[in-house]
Amino acid sequence: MSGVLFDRIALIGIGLIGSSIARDAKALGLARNVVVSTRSAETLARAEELHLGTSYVASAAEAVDDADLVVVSVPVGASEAVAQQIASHLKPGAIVTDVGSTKASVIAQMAPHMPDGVHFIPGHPLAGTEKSGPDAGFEGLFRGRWCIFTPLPDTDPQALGKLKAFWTALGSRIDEMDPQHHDKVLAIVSHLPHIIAYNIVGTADDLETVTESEVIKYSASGFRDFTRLAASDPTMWRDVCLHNREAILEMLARFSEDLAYLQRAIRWGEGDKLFELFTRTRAVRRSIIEAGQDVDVPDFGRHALDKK
Ligand SMILES: NC(=O)C1=CN([C@@H]2O[C@H](COP(=O)(O)OP(=O)(O)OC[C@H]3O[C@@H](n4cnc5c(N)ncnc54)[C@H](O)[C@@H]3O)[C@@H](O)[C@H]2O)C=CC1
Ligand SMILES: O=C(O)C(=O)Cc1ccc(O)cc1
Repeated sequence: MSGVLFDRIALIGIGLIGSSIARDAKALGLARNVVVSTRSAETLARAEELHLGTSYVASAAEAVDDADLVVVSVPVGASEAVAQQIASHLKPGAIVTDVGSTKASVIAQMAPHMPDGVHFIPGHPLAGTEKSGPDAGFEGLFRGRWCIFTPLPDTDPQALGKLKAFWTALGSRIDEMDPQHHDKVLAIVSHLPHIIAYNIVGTADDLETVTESEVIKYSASGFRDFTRLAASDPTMWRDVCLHNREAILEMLARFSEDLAYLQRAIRWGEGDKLFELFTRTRAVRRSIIEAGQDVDVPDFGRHALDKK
């Protein structure tokens, strides 16, 4: 038990991320009341069946009434619609945060709607899986994982401290950066890997010479890892691509150049170039492990994922 940090938390969106926050908040006793709201009546009913909150309302506006902390966990493209719905119902002094995978666009969509006296602090937990919906969440998802905040220049330090205390209670490691930098870093470490996965699985699926059953039958673990990422939520990833367009295109351009270098080395039999690159990339993996960052999804979620 970490103790009560907020009297009333409103969770807008109760999919993988929202429901994981709900499960942790309940297990750790971080709030007296957890109000759940989401767009579809079916998902809201499921959240209630799972006892994720203390009350359930269809309207986001009603959910944020009297809330001390509002966590928006919807696909990034829905951020402005949610901000518009909740804006005039937020209580003065409330903290509004989000968990979106892109930050500059979420800020552009939400900040203009936030009333004076409300603390809007964008955030992004670097934790998740390829699953979505309220059943996919689990307790401990954020443990040992980074949560990056991209506060606006005039952010109240006390409100930021309170939000950090919340994520620290969920077990996260906290970092801060500006939104543009966040979007560039995430483009290479998260967005491109997903795009590459969607692409390679799409290519394999299109191959006429390899039947679908062979793709399934002979899929080696490398390909299987790609299929996990490529099974991620289509709405969420469509929105990420559309809302981090510039940074993704910049990283894709560099990626394509480097791929052309690799392609050329293979064509001309330049084994030394291949060997040099593969040696360098192997060192990257070692550094990640040495830094204690090898807790990729399966470390805490594998058994949970395997069950689903
Ligand atoms: N899935 C992942 O691994 C991670 C996702 N994120 C970010 O978290 C956010 C939520 O993602 P997930 O929980 O994975 O998605 P999800 O698909 O599991 O859940 C999304 C929730 O948002 C609701 N929703 C959609 N449009 C809405 C609207 N207009 N108004 C109210 N509710 C709406 C849905 O009903 C659902 O409850 C996204 O912005 C995503 O980029 C961040 C870290 C990891
Ligand atoms: O499933 C995976 O491997 C992920 O990378 C999960 C993930 C998806 C999106 C994010 O913004 C952060 C984490």
